[in-house]
Amino acid sequence: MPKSTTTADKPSGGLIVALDVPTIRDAERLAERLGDLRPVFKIGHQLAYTGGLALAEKLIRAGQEVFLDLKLHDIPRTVEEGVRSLAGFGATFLTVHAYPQTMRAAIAGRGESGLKLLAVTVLTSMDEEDAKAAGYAKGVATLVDERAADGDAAGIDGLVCSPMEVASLRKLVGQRRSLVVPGTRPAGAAAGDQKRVRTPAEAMRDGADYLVMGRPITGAADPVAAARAILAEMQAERT
Ligand SMILES: O=C(O)c1cc(=O)[nH]c(=O)n1[C@@H]1O[C@H](COP(=O)(O)O)[C@@H](O)[C@H]1O
Repeated sequence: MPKSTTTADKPSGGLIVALDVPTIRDAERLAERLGDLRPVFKIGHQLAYTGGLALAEKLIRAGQEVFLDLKLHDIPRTVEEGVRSLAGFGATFLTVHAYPQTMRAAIAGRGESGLKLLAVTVLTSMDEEDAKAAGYAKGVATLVDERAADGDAAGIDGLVCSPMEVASLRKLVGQRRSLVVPGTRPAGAAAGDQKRVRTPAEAMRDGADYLVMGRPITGAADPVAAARAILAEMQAERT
């Protein structure tokens, strides 16, 4: 039987820093500066194809937690074998898209390893119009709810959603699944291409476990101070 998260082994939550920067050297510098704050470091498409997996191994060897954000979606065999190839890598998290077939294949591929699988419901860069343009007649909120229910039924460890949907997904999955939330912005920060945006405090208040933050930290004049401010905002809602 493939391993499935129980409430007892649900990760504790915290800040995930997206290392979306142009070079490995830039990412290493950021990780060195932010390492003492013990965030999870997320390596996505920008770095993964230019040496990011080697950096991920290095960070893991140094005792840091790593999230491989590869957002897998393919035919089941390809997903299953892809996840199997990564199962022993030592990363904490890996993303797949929240399609039932894809999630089931990823869970089979992860086997008995401790790799936690996160399913991306609807990208935080999409609003109602974008969803319609992509062929989804249902509203975004319905689509997120349905994909989350599919993920829960499949036994996925966590769901990636926007801060707008945290409250409704927390009701849906209770404490069984981690809720991992990109698309938050501190008051006054630029949204960039994020469309379903709220503040870190609002997401935490609604029940987020992890916040994923890139540009407001990586693009700040002082990334350590920016990360500390986000952590303080998160902490204030937890106590
Ligand atoms: O899977 C993700 O992490 C993800 C899902 C999603 O729906 N939206 C989203 O922004 N992300 C990631 O979260 C990070 C957000 O970065 P910033 O917008 O710079 O804070 C990026 O690395 C995205 O790839």
